[in-house]
Amino acid sequence: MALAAKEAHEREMMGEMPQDAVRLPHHEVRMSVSHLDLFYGDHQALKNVNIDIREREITSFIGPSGCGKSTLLRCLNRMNDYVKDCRVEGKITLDGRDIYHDYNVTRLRQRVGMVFQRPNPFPMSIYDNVAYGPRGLGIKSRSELDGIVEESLRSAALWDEVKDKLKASGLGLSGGQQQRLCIARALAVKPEVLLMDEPTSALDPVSTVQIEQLACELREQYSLVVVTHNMQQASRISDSVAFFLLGELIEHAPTAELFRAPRDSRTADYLTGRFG
Ligand SMILES: Nc1ncnc2c1ncn2[C@@H]1O[C@H](COP(=O)(O)OP(=O)(O)OP(=O)(O)O)[C@@H](O)[C@H]1O
Repeated sequence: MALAAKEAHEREMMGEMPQDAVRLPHHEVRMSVSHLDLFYGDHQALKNVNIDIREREITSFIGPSGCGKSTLLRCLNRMNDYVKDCRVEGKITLDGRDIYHDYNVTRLRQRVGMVFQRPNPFPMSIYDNVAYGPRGLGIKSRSELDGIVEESLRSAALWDEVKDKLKASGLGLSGGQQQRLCIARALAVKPEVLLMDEPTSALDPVSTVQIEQLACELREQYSLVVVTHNMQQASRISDSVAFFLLGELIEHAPTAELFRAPRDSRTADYLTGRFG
């Protein structure tokens, strides 16, 4: 983030400035979802969803439990391919190309990474966790891997805490550090989009703030899509927020607009705690 924007964002995070005062102009569309229907067997979990994900922005998905947020997130890198009896209709594009027809799934997941709710480091060293993806892509040179590991851990704001113990197990880190290790692991294959499914719900408040700050820094380079149940978090970190209900996208708007003046009464009801 440019310095002025970063300072403005920090002031906004501290409540000194309304969010719309620091919003940057809309960026290019990176992923586009059109007329998406998703069925688990007979149950329709997503209904005619249309949404654009823009580069270098954080898009948050909010809504009551079971409304389809994680299902849509998982569609964006075809995680639902593994789910038995799951059927997807409609179209999702990444840079204009159909993710189901124009990409093989490995290439897609290299470009669209995922961070899960519970930190899930592999049972191996910190170094090997981060080097895992690049090695899978065929990178063998030790010096190249060293560079990628350091750069990824720096980007995930973890390098200073682990640089002297890269051979130690990733499982020996704290929960917040493990989540940042998982972010470093995702960044190591140089994705363009990072999907985060409730990335702080298993973390303490200090680690939560660290991950939120990290997300805001990563926005400089990546498109982030974050599923969250935490309304304050959505308002603190997002450029735009999408509200879902019973599988439908009810409203997608710039963050300040959605929280201050939602267009749909169902969004307003949810935000004021009238249901969900
Ligand atoms: N693997 C699955 N098989 C069958 N049904 C599923 C599966 N995953 C999700 N569902 C159903 O699809 C609907 C949407 O679920 P999803 O997990 O996407 O909602 P969500 O909004 O992310 O919920 P939460 O906030 O509780 O995580 C729910 O009715 C859920 O029961």
